[in-house]
Amino acid sequence: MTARRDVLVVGAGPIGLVAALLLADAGVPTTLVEKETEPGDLPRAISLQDESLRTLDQLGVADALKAESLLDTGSRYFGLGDRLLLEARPVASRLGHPAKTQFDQPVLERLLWDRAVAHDGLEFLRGAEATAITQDDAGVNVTKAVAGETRTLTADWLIGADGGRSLTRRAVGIDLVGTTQPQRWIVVDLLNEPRARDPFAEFHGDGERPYVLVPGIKGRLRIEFMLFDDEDPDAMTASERIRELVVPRFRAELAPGDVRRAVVYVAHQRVARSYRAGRAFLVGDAAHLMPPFAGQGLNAGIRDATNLTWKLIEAIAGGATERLLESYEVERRTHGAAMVRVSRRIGAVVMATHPILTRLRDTVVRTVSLVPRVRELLANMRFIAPPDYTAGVAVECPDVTLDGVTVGRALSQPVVRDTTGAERGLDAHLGRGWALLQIGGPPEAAVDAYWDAIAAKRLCVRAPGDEPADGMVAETTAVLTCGAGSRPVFVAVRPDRYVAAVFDPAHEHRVVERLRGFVDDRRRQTDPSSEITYARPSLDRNTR
Ligand SMILES: O=C(O)CCc1cccc(O)c1
Repeated sequence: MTARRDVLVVGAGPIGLVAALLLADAGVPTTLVEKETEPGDLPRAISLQDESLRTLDQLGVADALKAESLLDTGSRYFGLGDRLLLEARPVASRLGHPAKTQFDQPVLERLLWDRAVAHDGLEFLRGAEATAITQDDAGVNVTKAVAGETRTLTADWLIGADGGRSLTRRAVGIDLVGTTQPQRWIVVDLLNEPRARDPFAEFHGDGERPYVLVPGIKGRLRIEFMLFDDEDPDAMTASERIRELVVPRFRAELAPGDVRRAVVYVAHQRVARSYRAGRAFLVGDAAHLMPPFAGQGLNAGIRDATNLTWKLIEAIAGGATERLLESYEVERRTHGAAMVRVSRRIGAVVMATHPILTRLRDTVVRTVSLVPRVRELLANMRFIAPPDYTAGVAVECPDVTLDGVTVGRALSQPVVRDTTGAERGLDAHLGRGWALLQIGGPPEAAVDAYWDAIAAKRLCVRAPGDEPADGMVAETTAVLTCGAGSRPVFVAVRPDRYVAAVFDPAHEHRVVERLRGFVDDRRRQTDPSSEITYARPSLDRNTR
């Protein structure tokens, strides 16, 4: 007998693991198919943003990861003569986690993998290679091979988290559009770094051989060097050559065990023409490939998984309209493509070697930095813009505003005090699904039946100094409440912690009607009182 699961995830790299765990935690019968039998041990990605840590916190792995990471890092850009051109200091984040963290990918993969293995609600098929993928109106079929024996699994939905060479992407006929950089780089990951380094990624465009340094904790240090056209990759990764590159310029000694990996790569700057074909969705590197210079690749993938999974959970619960499913591409492809562009531009600035270009670059950066607004934008890395989902699942009410909250943007995560006096991040009070916050005004018996039907968690957020009663929390510093007046304002928060709407009672009907175009409460079949957004008896493991 063949059992049917709701979602099949192909690929248990970090993005596939995040997607599968988010689904399984919500009670969705999910199968994760991975050809390897152990988690990845290569330190590929190295930068994590606050928003990614927010998702990882929801999965219960953020604290353990933070203990192995260099938190709150900045970036320094150096020009000719190794003179500092620009310093982006660590910035304060609104999301309750450090804005930028240097982490170790194998540590993250191990944490997620172990959680996936232990998860009762997740069927994690290791050592199973997906070899064929088809779909029709009724569902998706993934053929997997284990030790030469093939079997076809069926599901309602498919998530292709199978990397840059994605079988899913090819099988469903989606192109990857863009180019590959002509420059090759060598990435050298070192251990046992003896020097304490400042918590900054350093970009050196010295007009000779551009290089990048990214420190970690526990003696980890990444150094990347650009290769010249006539340099042979094998010769450049030979241990003697690595030693010449590193010693004595970057450290006095290099023992064989100090080099964790040294490989040559070329960066792609490509985006899938579409993020969805029918019942199949692409996430992570299957959907976008970008140079590493903005530290965005893995973060874009975690955003994809966080964005897509709640929409699939709605689909499985029966409430998702076609527009909701389409909004995945509307929201994520736009931002993914923007991250590819900004990564390419930073790369072009760092990789310049022509004497005229490098001099011009340094002059332009110094000159524009004299303009306070530009300096502020550069120093806070605001050229790496966070997502804005106003073109997706968002309803704007121009007459209703709240200083600390913006529709289409991630909700801030202030520290709040609950009735017991405990102080925690707001996310701990929001649950897994939708939330309806009331900011300001007397507690209202809000409002439309819609919110209960979509199982929105209601919470009143009060100003610092207020005593929270049941169903309330009080901020420790005014963030969400800083513009609040005596009249109530409501904030509809999506399951991915993005703000869907800010409204007052007069606009509620309009907001509900518009949101119903994405999530139709009348078709939703979940238990609104349940913390689990979707729950159906899990599949009998023996029938698979
Ligand atoms: O965290 C950062 O800003 C640095 C990311 C980076 C840049 C260049 C190469 C690389 O491997 C990582």
